[in-house]
Formats: sequence, C-alpha cells, structure tokens
Amino acid sequence: MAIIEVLGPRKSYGTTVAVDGIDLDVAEGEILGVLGPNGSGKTTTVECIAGLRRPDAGTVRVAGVDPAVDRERITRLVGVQLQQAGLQPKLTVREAVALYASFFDRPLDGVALAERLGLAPKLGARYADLSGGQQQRLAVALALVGRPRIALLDELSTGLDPRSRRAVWEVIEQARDDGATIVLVTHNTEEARRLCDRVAVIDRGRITALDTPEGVISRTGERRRSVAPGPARVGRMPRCARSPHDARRPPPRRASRP
Ligand SMILES: Nc1ncnc2c1ncn2[C@@H]1O[C@H](COP(=O)(O)OP(=O)(O)OP(=O)(O)O)[C@@H](O)[C@H]1O
Repeated sequence: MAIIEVLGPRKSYGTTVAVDGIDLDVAEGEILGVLGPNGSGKTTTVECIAGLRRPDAGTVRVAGVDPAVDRERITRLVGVQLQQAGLQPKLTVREAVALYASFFDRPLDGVALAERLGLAPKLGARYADLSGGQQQRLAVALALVGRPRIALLDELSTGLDPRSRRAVWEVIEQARDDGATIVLVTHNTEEARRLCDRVAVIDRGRITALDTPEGVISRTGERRRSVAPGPARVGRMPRCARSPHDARRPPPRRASRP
C-alpha cells in the first residue's frame, strides 16, 4: 500500500516553475531515490511531501493526511533531513539528538546513533563548531533518531568522505530493516544502487523515468552509447532491485550488507 501519494502537484516561485505535475506513489517500507540535475525540483518535491511547502495545485498525501495541514501528525511520522539543517547554533550534539528524540514515541538511543555516525568525539560540541560533514551527519541522526515511519533525506551523503558515507549508508539500511519508508534525493548512482528499490528521475519539474536503479542507469548508458559508441559502463543488477510494477507491494526485507 502507498504511504506517500503525490498526485500532480505544481509549485512555482514567481515565474520559475519548480514542480510541474509529478505523479508518484511510495509503498510502505520502500526506499525511493530521487535523481535529477541541479534546479530540477527535487528539493521542492521533498518539501511538499514534508509539508514544508504547500503546492499551488495538485495533492500530496502522507499516511492519508495532507502534510501541509496536519502538521502535528506529520511531525510524529516523518523525519526530515534537508540541505540546510537550520539548527540552533549553541545546541550540542548530545542536546540536539535528545531534543529530536523527544518528539517521537519510541526513539532510538540518540548518543549511540551519533556514535555510529562517527560523532563520538563531538557529543559535547556545539552545532556551530562542527565541520560541514559533521553537521551533515548530525542532520542524518536527527532525521532518524525518532525511528520515524517515513524519512525524507535530501543529499544525505553529498560531500562526505568515503568512510562517513559508508557509516551513513549503514544507518539508512538499519532504518530500512526497521521498516521505515525512505525518500532519498541523491546525485550518487552508487548510493542509488546500494540503497534504493526504485529511482525517480526528475527534470524541469517532471518525472522523466521511474524504474529500478539499474533500469535507470542502463537507460542513461544507452543514451550515452547512442551519442558516443563505446563499452558500456553498466554494473550488475542489484540483488534488491524490484520491478516498478511491484510498487504497491511492500519490498522484501533485506539483511544489512557489509
Ligand atoms: N525559495 C525559492 N525561491 C525562489 N526560487 C526557488 C526557491 N527554491 C527553489 N527555487 C527554484 O526552483 C527550482 C527548483 O529548485 P529545487 O531546489 O527544488 O531543485 P533541486 O533539484 O533540488 O536542485 P539541487 O540539485 O541544486 O539541490 C530552481 O530553479 C530554484 O532556483
């Protein structure tokens, strides 16, 4: 069953059309990747799902409610990580995870989560004194500490070093194994392959492809080959890939990969 239903929302900023009628269902327990060029409307779409922006037209439903209207219910259901966290600069890491955990009924151990994300030496450090990568990992911890039913994550690993990125991916896999539904904006095809059941490609505010990660990547490869013939750089089909026709069924639960 779809826990997120996106039915043709449009959103403009002045004369800029950011989202131009996107139709999308996300099944409970699925990880959906959202890919696309800069400025194509990915963040605006996620903000509409989070209820942080109200579409000019169309409908968004999250667990059956309008996220822009029923804010209280959405706050208890959804963990959000945006590109700008906008956290109070004097909050320490330890205080921040405790604060965000307090919004939810059955949160994770926030300190343990921060430690898994490599923030053990920074538990007493203020947000303003963290590096960019540390702030980003804290934002991931804050989105997931409540064990939310839905997590919306915007470029969670952009700019992280490989070790930090792996730590973030493992935390996402744990959330998935706990049953979370996740929408993940990414520019990283390795991340999409490893984590996502399906990928939606957005361009100029519209969906141009919706398929398994491998389906989307091989289509991109085909387009490239038709322009410049040469060996295809297309990897293996991921074990987790599902047909887009399976979208209304819950995805198979998977064990965390090493
Ligand atoms: N608050 C805003 N005011 C005016 N224009 C905006 C605002 N937010 C986004 N836009 C414009 O809307 C379009 C879509 O932006 P959005 O941030 O949704 O794209 P994106 O796909 O997430 O981009 P990126 O990959 O660079 O993060 C862009 O043209 C952007 O300049």
